[in-house]
Amino acid sequence: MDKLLLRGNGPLRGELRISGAKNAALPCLAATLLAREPVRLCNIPHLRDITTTLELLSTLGARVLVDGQLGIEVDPRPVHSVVAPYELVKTMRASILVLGPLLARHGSAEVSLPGGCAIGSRPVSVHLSGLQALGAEITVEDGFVKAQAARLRGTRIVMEMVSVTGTENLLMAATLAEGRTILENAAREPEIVDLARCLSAMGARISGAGTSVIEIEGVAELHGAEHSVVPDRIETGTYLVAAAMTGGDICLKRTDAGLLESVLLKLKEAGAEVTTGADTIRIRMKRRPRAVDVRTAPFPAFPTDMQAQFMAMNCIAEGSSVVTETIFENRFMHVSELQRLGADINADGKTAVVRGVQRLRGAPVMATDLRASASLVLAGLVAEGETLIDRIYHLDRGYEVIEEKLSALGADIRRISNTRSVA
Ligand SMILES: CC(=O)N[C@H]1[C@@H](OP(=O)(O)OP(=O)(O)OC[C@H]2O[C@@H](n3ccc(=O)[nH]c3=O)[C@H](O)[C@@H]2O)O[C@H](CO)[C@@H](O)[C@@H]1O
Ligand SMILES: C=C(OP(=O)(O)O)C(=O)O
Repeated sequence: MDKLLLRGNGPLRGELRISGAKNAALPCLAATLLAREPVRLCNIPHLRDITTTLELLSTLGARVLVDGQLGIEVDPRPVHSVVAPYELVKTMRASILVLGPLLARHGSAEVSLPGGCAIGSRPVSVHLSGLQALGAEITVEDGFVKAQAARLRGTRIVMEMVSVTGTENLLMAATLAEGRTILENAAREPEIVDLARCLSAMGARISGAGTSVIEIEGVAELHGAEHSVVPDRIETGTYLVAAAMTGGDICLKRTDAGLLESVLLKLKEAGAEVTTGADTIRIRMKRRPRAVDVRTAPFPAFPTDMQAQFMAMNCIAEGSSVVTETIFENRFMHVSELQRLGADINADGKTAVVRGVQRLRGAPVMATDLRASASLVLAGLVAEGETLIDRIYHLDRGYEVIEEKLSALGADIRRISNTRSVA
């Protein structure tokens, strides 16, 4: 199992290209199952979750062609199976996203209940009740969601809670339903807008994506298309925090400041100078970060996927802060690991009080989920001495070549590969 070894060594400096968004690429890949022709996706990041999704699409029968560095063409015409098996689905939450497309396009689907980051119970009731409202018969048996419908029928659905992948699944399913579907209380994340753009390029008729009411006029079929996925706002935010924590000066390219306004506001509150261009963000930090309170909530509020990174920054900030996690009930697993590095954090329920310390000290720590892992990398960048992070397979789910990108900015970080599995 690979590990990361870091030594805190001062400010990050330089330029970096941001990858395409994992959480946009995954639904777009699932959406290819809806088409009658090949769909080409560009700006796809090299990540373990993407590889898993491509394996899943191949298992269903789709022909997957990886062209060049960042392009992937999926030909859904040879799809012959509607079963998404446990072995593939267990590692990745987003695999539930094939449910809506398979059902809408093939009339049935069997998808193992998904895994993913262990940050809470993460039910899929919003997905299932929405598909039922569209006319599907759904049962959950032997760990599989089994769904059937000759043709879905458009209807008005008020989602019981704001769910990102729930909105995406219903949006995809509704594109091929008969008549109009109105999704109310929809999630407004940029990745949903991106998915709607991809589906529209395939011939879907969608309005309102990015607002809480999305209208979809069902069509008989979707055709081939080409779509480039949005930049990864969470990767962007993670590198911005890295620069802020190390007192650095970096410029991120091929990103979009409009996707992470709440994060940029918090960085400015912490004392960073942030300058944005058409597809660039430059951050300069000339002081010790000021502690900032953070409260996670659905977009456009502060993202839960940036909570752990800001907690890491608050650990070395001037003053105290309160970090409140309102989305997931178990997303403070980084607290005990940050404490091993000398952080002063008191977590109780959904709130953590962080008192900034002058310095962290390196220690062996364990990654527990994707963004928790990122927070440990950030802490390792400023800790005195060596930080050794174990179980970084979580990190590989969501960050493309993180050690190469940070090294290019001057960080002392290297991957220690161990071919012997310690399971
Ligand atoms: C692949 C992907 O895009 N993952 C993102 C997506 O996850 P995901 O789509 O799984 O997250 P949701 O938006 O569905 O979850 C939000 C909250 O609603 C709850 N809930 C959700 C569905 C449901 O049927 N019942 C229910 O109770 C969840 O347990 C959670 O407490 O959005 C999260 C919230 O921004 C992000 O952290 C994840 O990175
Ligand atoms: C929680 C995340 O991923 P997933 O929903 O795929 O588990 C994430 O991207 O931070």
